[in-house]
Amino acid sequence: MAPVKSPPDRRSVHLPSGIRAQQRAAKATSKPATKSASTTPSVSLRQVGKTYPDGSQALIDVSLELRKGDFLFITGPSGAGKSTLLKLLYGQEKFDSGSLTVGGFNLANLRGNQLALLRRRIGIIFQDYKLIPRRTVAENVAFVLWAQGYNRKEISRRLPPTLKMVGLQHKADCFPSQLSGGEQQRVSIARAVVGMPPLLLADEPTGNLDADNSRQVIRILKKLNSIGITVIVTTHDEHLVRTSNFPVVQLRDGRLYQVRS
Ligand SMILES: Nc1ncnc2c1ncn2[C@@H]1O[C@H](COP(=O)(O)OP(=O)(O)OP(=O)(O)O)[C@@H](O)[C@H]1O
Repeated sequence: MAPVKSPPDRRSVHLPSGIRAQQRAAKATSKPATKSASTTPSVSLRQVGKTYPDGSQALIDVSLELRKGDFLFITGPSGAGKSTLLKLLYGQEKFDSGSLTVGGFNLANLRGNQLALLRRRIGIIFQDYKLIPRRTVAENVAFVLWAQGYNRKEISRRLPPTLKMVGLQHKADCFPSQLSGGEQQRVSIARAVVGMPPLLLADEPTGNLDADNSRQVIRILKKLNSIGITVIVTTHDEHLVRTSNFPVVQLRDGRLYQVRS
């Protein structure tokens, strides 16, 4: 992929053309944008409980509802249950009590093809990026599309605008070890959204980043949210939460409390 002449503009976020098309269609057909763009619950937890086999009670009676297009911060101290909550949403862990639906999928006993289908509709970002070290930036992002059965032409079409969206088109042929932490996290965002998932889960996405890179990551997440992607972000970073006006809930000892609606 050809390098660009100028460095990416840190203040603007470019959107892939597929996402822009979705955005145009949404504008043409929908009412004025509100925080809750739809009345259909995107994520619904009712009195969910989770205890690990060793007896750790990670979640107790957690109820939460998000609609399509919502943005939610989940804060809370270490061990409060934040990662466990996200793991339940993408079916990595099972819950013991209550009910849980994500994008119309009932997570109770979801497995096999149904679980795979659900996961195709969720983008996930981790604190430690989880990039494949021996693959380039472009290959790391393309891997998702390849695994979903897209052909080479479609992968080539989707890749450049997605890398541009995170300001990394000039790093397409670099390996993760050649990138800064902030750049690696932006690769992982590109990987999470290249398949256009309606739901994006970010588990401490700024946990390893300095203030500048953290703001940049949050700016990209907000931009993705502004085009209708439901976004859930767990974070320890109180400053990041204070400087935004999105809803905030807090987990403490497995229980969920509303902080700001
Ligand atoms: N696989 C596991 N087996 C047993 N207990 C676990 C497991 N994963 C998490 N726990 C326990 O569940 C509780 C919640 O953990 P979780 O990782 O969800 O917290 P967290 O809020 O994400 O913490 P951190 O901010 O440190 O990542 C903790 O008491 C933890 O020890």
